[in-house]
Amino acid sequence: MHHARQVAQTGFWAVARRLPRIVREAIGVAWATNRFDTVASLGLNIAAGVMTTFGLLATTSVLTKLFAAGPTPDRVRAALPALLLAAAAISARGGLTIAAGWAQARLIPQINYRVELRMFEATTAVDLAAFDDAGFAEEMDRARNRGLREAAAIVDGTVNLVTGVVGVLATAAAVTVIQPILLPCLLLAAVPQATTAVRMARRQYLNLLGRITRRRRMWMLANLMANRRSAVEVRTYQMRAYLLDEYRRMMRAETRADFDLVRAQTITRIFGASIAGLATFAVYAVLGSLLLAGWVALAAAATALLALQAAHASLSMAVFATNSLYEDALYYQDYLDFIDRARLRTSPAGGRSTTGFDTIELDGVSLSYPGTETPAVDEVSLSLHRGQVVALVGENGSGKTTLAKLVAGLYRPTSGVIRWDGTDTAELDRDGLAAHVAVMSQDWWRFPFTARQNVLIGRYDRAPHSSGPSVEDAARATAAHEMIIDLPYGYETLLDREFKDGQELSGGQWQRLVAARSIYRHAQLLVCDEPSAALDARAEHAMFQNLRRHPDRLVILITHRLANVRHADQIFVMRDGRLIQQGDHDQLMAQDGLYRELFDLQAAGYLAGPSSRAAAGPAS
Ligand SMILES: Nc1ncnc2c1ncn2[C@@H]1O[C@H](COP(=O)(O)OP(=O)(O)OP(=O)(O)O)[C@@H](O)[C@H]1O
Repeated sequence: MHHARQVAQTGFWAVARRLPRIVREAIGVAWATNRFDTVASLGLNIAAGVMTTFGLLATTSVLTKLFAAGPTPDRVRAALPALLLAAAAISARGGLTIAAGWAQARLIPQINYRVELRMFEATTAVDLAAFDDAGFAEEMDRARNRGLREAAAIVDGTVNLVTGVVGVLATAAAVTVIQPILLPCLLLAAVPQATTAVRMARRQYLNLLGRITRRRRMWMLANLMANRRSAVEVRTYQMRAYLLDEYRRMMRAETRADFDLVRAQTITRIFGASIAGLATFAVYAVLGSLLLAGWVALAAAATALLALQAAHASLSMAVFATNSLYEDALYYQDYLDFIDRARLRTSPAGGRSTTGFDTIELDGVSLSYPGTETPAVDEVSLSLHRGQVVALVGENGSGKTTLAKLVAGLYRPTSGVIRWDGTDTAELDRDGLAAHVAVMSQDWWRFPFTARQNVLIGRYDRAPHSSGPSVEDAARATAAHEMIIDLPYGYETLLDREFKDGQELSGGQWQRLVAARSIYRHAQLLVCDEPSAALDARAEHAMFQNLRRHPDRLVILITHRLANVRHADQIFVMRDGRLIQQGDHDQLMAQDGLYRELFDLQAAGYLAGPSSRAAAGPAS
């Protein structure tokens, strides 16, 4: 609301003072997008304005000749050259306006394209940690939903403003030649319109800002109610009435806010329109008095009326453009602010290049998520070596995933250092480091691509003969190959039922495919976060066969199925973000600690024979 208060305090003159900056910004955007179309949009409109002045002056000349004394044929003949001149000026103006409109219409899609690209260049480069920050997400929504379109809107508004102002100036020039006293009247008529427009824009902006949280909630609810992925749970938990009631409640509040806005704007509009009407009436009264006093000839007065009408149209255009420019610039500022904020949340490119690692060392590494008091990872120090398979174990929420993400470079530690062969990873080139890392994430995304693309995107830019498994070999390694060739179009099957001929995979089938992708990536560090959570016993066996020791690779395994970590070189046990035990399976089983407790609990489940089942009673 800090931003909103600032907007509320912006008066008419502050808006006017802001205009040059907005116009400069808009021309900058247009210029950077396409110079030719920018010059054409503005230049042709200015030329059209000059033609308006010529046309009006030629019209005065025509009327003067027609209203002169003498026989009508003579008067018409005398008026003919001026008439031809007026016709030529009006035709030229028409042609120039059409050409300017063409250039302006060409500019818009080019600007949209450029701005959207800039937005998604920013959202894809920003550090993962930014997405944990609620403020960032809200700014991103605002920039995406509205700000994104406003670059084109401010360019459009600027061209319209220039066109309107040039039109007013052109008619003002003609009016000055006819009768200078009419000029201040013309300007006076403009003030009420401008004030109304600015007030309305400011109100609307304030109103929207106050509603943004509710709107986000509605958008989220709307998504839950009309989404294939949530459809199952909405039905099984009979959430329909709950969601609809919540939506109705939000809608009622939204509608009330809409009504308030519309009422306030209508009052402003009535007030503004009345004053504008009075001002126009005053201008006509002045013109009539001048005519009666004999200060203006009838021909000049007639042209002045035409000029006033033309000026009114141009003025409306300029005021409307000012209105939308002021409003659009506010939203566009959201977009610019977001781009700036995203830049601040993006680690700089560059840094030392890396060919990978032999040893990764963590030295007192901690990480606190934004807005949380307790660190998710707390002062962890450990060493990892290429060629090893290590495991992170611990209860839910103990910090395993966070620690793995830190090692993978997805998060930067809040304190402490992570070193690759002695070099602080903060000094290494971000993309260079990421190239050596593959993460089989716990919350993977179902990319709506074909099966082949889903594996290939693991390293889509891999050179044809470089080392690493083929797509098929990677799929075989994770028990995904057979499943893929059974699909209707094999590897070319599109994996999204929302598209024609798309197919749906089961959770376990997806997990095999995701695993194939990270194997295909062929990286030195492979992080597997619950890689077998959705797998059947055979697929799980195949998967762990494949995650065995390999001299070129460090595997970090996170799993709650402790049978799978028995053969790990090192097992790190975490609790509340801290590393509480480490060693291999035998060493940890020899200690009386959390690992042995968790392992024994699971083992008991498998080893339970008929006698223990009987002892547990009929419910088991
Ligand atoms: N993006 C986030 N923003 C804020 N807090 C988070 C975020 N991700 C995790 N946390 C918190 O950090 C702590 C550690 O979470 P983490 O996911 O690392 O645990 P985990 O050991 O992998 O758990 P699990 O076994 O359930 O996967 C938890 O208290 C969790 O609530």
